[in-house]
Amino acid sequence: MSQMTPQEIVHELDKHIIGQDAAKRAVAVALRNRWRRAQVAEPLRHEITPKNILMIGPTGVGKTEIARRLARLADAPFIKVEATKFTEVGYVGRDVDSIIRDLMETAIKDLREQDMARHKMRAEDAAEERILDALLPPARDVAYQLAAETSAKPEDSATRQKFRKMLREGALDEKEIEIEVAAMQATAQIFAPPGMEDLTSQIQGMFQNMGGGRRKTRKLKIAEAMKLITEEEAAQMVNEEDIKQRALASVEQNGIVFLDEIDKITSRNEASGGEVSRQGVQRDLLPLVEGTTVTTKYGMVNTDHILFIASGAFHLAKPSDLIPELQGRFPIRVELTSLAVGDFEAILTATDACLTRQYQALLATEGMEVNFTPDGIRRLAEIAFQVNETTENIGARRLHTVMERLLEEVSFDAGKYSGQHVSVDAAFVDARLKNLAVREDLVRYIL
Ligand SMILES: Nc1ncnc2c1ncn2[C@@H]1O[C@H](COP(=O)(O)OP(=O)(O)OP(=O)(O)O)[C@@H](O)[C@H]1O
Repeated sequence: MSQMTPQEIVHELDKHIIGQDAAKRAVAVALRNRWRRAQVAEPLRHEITPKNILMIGPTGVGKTEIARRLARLADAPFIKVEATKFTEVGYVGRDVDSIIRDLMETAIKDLREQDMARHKMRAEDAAEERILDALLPPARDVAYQLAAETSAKPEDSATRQKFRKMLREGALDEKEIEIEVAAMQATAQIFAPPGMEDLTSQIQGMFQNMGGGRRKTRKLKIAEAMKLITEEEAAQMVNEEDIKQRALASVEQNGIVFLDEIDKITSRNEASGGEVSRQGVQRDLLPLVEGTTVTTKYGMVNTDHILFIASGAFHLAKPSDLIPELQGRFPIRVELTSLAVGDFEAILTATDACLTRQYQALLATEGMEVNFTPDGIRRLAEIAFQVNETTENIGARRLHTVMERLLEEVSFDAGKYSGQHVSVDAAFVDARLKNLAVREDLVRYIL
């Protein structure tokens, strides 16, 4: 569990998200409260439930990003769900418990990846041996076979050592070998009747188990085989039962569910017709947020301490249009502001993985040096802002489309610019975007 103080958490979030201080503070406190709760003795600890957060703000201003970064900081299982998905016709009756099941899947996947990464070196060694066995079948490698008969761990024969060296140097990468690998598992897609998703996951699990253990000989390039077998070996080294237990604990104690578009399931904009009632969805969500037990294929998950962060623009509806029980479960309200030109400038240049740095790194791989001058950044930010104002305000997402358009030509002809220096200043930006930005008809399609 993260032991970071709220100040430290905000400091970390500042590296990725510009502004939105209130939201950062709220999530930082929520995270710290988990640690605080863990220090409280039972039985009081049991009574302390998370204070869920409602983020209010227009699209593309950092709501999801804050929640996602927080989860990453805390190494917490995270899932983003659109609340409206449960009102769609195709989802009639789809139970909201699937949120927790999906969260569990994410936790399992993350832990498995972490464990496999930990075993990577050992797995690579094992893969190397298997490939060497395929190249030099022990039966034919007389020296190896003799050694194997006399000692527990046979010494390498000279040939085997030579091949190992070549393998490590990549000299054999392109050579093809035939090697036995686990047969691909066909994943059966089963469509369950409403409310029966749990059964589906059990049936799917059964199919997967039935397919387990089957092997198949495949012809592969050594480089590919090495990758595949390393993964296979690493997968065998992880302890699935241990992962399951850790994932259950992690979801229950650290899980974060981000419920987007919560404003769209208020009854204020209730539509009639085939849709599932919005209030109905709120009622379905309530037990999850209040604390219930959900059956997953890995075991029962108690949702008492999962942190819920709901978000919405609340242009038409207000938080008070939510059913009272749900309002009470989201006591912390924070507003996120829309982004101004200055924010766009900072988003373009001041975060750890800001867009300008990304493009610089990408184009540097082609031997091109790109630099962005302050007046160039300013123009870009102004144009993005202006386009948001004249068409649809999609927040910082606009920077992606504008930036892509700006560098489209340079990106395409990168080979031509190799070894050159490209300076993106105001004139460069104007030359490529100015005319576009004033033509409203074009803007809608291009920027
Ligand atoms: N304040 C910000 N600082 C840095 N980057 C931002 C900021 N706001 C948005 N972005 C970037 O814009 C993109 C969209 O942001 P995000 O997903 O957080 O939107 P959102 O507010 O959750 O909107 P929606 O409710 O539509 O999902 C992300 O790539 C994010 O990195």
